[in-house]
Amino acid sequence: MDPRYDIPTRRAAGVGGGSANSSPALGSQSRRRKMPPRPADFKLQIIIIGSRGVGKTSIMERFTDDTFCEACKSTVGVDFKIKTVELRGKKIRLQIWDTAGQERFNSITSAYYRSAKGIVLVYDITKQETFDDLPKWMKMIDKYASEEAELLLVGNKLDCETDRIISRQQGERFSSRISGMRFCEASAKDNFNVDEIFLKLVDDILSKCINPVCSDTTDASGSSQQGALQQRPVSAA
Ligand SMILES: Nc1nc2c(ncn2[C@@H]2O[C@H](COP(=O)(O)OP(=O)(O)OP(=O)(O)O)[C@@H](O)[C@H]2O)c(=O)[nH]1
Repeated sequence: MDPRYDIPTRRAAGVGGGSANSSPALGSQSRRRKMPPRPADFKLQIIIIGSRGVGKTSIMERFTDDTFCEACKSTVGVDFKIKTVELRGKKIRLQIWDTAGQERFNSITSAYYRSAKGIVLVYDITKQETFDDLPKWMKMIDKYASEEAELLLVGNKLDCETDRIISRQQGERFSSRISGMRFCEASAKDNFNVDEIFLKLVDDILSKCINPVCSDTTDASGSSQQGALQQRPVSAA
């Protein structure tokens, strides 16, 4: 994997039996103030869309919590999780919106498209109808999302290779017809390509946004933001 996509893992505290700070012999160290965590340099929103049951929640939860649920409940409306990653020496706070695949929630979920800087469109490689639905999802993107949003098409459930209906070439062909859309196959179950989905998308967003000025956007709750991708002064508390 490209080392730029490394996600820092939390170091185990006090490894080796008892931390130095707790030793009475190191009293001055025990009084040393802990540095507050460095604030995020950027905040950005990513939305996951696609038909019912393709694995949107599973992809999000694999990425944010490294968990997988064999029998998840269908998402009602929208859900979200936060994860902070480091890329290109920047700390980026990702807000990931997981949307319901059922059409009856479209009026709710469409409100979240506008503020997304990245859109992950998912289908299930074992279910033809989820691939056939892609043009319908593209219409939603065209109607509600920002034109600047980075797009990534994901064929999920790669672990079910024996039940595959949609070939990799079909996925590639679909994405190649849409300007700027990237493509990959993944498995939330096997944790294959899941980090890469988000890190590649964030890397593309950063390339686009660090140089040119990002336009101001308003988030789904209606509050105004100074660009969905905000750069905060590194020294800010
Ligand atoms: N084998 C396999 N099953 C998966 C994978 N990802 C998700 N699933 C299963 O597919 C089912 C649906 O997953 P969800 O993550 O709830 O799908 P969703 O797209 O969020 O569904 P909605 O909320 O209804 O739109 C669950 O039973 C998951 O365990 C995967 O990579 N491989």
